[in-house]
Amino acid sequence: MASSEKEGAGVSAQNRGSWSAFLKSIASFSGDLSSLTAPPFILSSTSLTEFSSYWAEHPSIFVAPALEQDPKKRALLVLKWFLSTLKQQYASRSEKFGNEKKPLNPFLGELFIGKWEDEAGVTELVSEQVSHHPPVTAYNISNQKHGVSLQGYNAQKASFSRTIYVKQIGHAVYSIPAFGETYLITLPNLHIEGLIFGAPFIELNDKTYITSNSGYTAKVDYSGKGWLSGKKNSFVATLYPTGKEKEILYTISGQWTKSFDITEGSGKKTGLLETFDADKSKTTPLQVAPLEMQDPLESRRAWSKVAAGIAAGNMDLTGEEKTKIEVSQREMRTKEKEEGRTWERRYFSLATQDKVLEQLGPVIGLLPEPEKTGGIWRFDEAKARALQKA
Ligand SMILES: CC(C)CCC[C@@H](C)[C@H]1CC[C@H]2[C@@H]3CC=C4C[C@@H](O)CC[C@]4(C)[C@H]3CC[C@]12C
Repeated sequence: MASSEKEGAGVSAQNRGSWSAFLKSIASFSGDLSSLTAPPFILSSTSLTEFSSYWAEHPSIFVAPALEQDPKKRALLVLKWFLSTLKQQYASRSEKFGNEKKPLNPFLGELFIGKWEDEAGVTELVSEQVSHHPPVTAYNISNQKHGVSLQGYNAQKASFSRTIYVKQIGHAVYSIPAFGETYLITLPNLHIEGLIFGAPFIELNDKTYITSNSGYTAKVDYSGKGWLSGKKNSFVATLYPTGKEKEILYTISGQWTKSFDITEGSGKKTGLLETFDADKSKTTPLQVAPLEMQDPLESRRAWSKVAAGIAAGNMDLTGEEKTKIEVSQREMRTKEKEEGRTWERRYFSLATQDKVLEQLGPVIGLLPEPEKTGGIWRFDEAKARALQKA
């Protein structure tokens, strides 16, 4: 952490003024999160394109469904994997709470590429910023050995009342072609807690769903300071045959930051199958090429000077380097317009129709909102193959 702040210690005396000015500005803010101007000490040097990697930091849990023969248990393993990613996605940047920062707003075409190598084999990640207005990140994660892949895209819509509320727009699709299975996954809405203390962290809201063409649906109900347990980051998830919400096959409940119990049936603790400890489950580090080997569009390389500015607490340098990126992006857009073309996405293409969304979307009330994400983005195998040959 390149911050002079102690984790969770709140705002230091020298930053108190800028923080309260920031809080006041939130109260009257409307619009896009990327245009929110936050004080320097709350800026992160990590770009949102990197966040796609949170989906597979436990590669063995990610591929586990492919090794299960029973479709019902496969659906349970997909749910378990999804729940196991929450801690990485929403709390890993503020381990002791109160250390969430404002990520870098990716430029169009920005890439984040990496792989995990462990007992699950090789799991590969490509993440690409496919839209800048509105900001949309798309990703594909695949493990060839086990024949599992995940793809998706997401955007955020913010609203402000007392604190920052974030609605996630987009979805993810998990597939196991060997079983002909596709799982459609929705993304949780969230809000920021601890802002007035200068110690921001995320709490999840509402519900999300995972539904599959094998006939199972999971519902996850998030409740901060849980109404059952009184603890933060609580949830209750149930898995049932699609359309039969009352016929609960499995229940998972607990805290996504700590541990949760996987039980049979409606979860009266009788049929405890497993307790998953999110605190103790080890993650596999993502491998990313060294900066000098990276493509100029790769996130860490492209933002390296900005990151150095932030690390040094040098806001003039940070600003100058950010402006350089913005100016060159603007010039590219102007040139494209003049030449009557658009920026060619490297790994993703727009889909006009999408079978998965058409089939599974209605089951869980997921509407494609192409106007909010610049269209429906899908991983383009042909593009990826051509790149591999080149
Ligand atoms: C911390 C305060 C002061 C500034 C607000 C920063 C906002 C822009 C940050 C804080 C937490 C961030 C979210 C944290 C985790 C995820 C999950 C990931 O899969 C998609 C992006 C998403 C949804 C982030 C979007 C941007 C976000 C909402």
